[in-house]
Amino acid sequence: MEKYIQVEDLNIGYGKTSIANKINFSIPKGSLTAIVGINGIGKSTLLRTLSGMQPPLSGTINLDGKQIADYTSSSLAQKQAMVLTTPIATKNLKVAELIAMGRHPYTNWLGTLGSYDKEIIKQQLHIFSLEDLKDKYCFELSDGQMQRVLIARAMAQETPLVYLDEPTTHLDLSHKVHILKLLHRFATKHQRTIVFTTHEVELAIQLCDYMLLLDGKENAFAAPCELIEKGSFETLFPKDLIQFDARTGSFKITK
Ligand SMILES: Nc1ncnc2c1ncn2[C@@H]1O[C@H](COP(=O)(O)OP(=O)(O)OP(=O)(O)O)[C@@H](O)[C@H]1O
Repeated sequence: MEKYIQVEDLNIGYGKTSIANKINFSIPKGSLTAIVGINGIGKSTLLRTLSGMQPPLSGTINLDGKQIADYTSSSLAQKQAMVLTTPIATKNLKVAELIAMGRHPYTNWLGTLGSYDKEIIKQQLHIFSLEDLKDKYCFELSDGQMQRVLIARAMAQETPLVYLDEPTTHLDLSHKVHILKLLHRFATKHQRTIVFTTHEVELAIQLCDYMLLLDGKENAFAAPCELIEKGSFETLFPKDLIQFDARTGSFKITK
């Protein structure tokens, strides 16, 4: 297994305050990984730390054989794309224009799109079922449509690594499944390494290659079936409220 991202004894937080520590995992190239855990446990903080947006309190993050801190911001931009939950300031662009921004690392200073860039944009519009919306302004879109556009822009960037913070929050169940299946396809077919945070634990169990269960204690990391065998999901939520059924891989309300 080629280790693409290797995290050792990572401690994340703000200033002197540690949010989560003892985080250890290795992710191979071309895999889909979900980071799950209860509200406020540190999923977004971890994603921001992994991407180099904020420094770790201690520990190491190695990306493709090099410490993340040793990358320049421009070499990191060619290596990774990031989709955040924060609203973007560019909603007065049309859908196709926003997706075209994903090609900016490859265009000249005028942002002139070449035929390959245009082909990639067309492909993303098709893959994310956005063809009918391509000439709409982003401010005219629903939250779920906007979420798909932002993921399409990240994919248009064609970076080997993509981080997404809660990419399915605003989507209905069918679109959630559709997006996660697409992400899985990008990982397996195009060898993209994709890491995302989510509250969709049951969908992640079915669709991801690996999961990191941030729980403030063990922070278990493995393939979903391995985590089920180890009983790791049983302690993810308070047992008096929700219990995990290992047979079906789903959660049941405690009655
Ligand atoms: N900029 C910040 N400065 C200080 N503390 C912060 C900052 N951002 C987040 N925190 C704190 O860090 C902790 C983890 O927040 P984070 O957003 O990483 O959690 P999360 O697991 O992504 O939560 P959710 O599921 O609710 O999105 C929380 O206690 C939060 O209050």
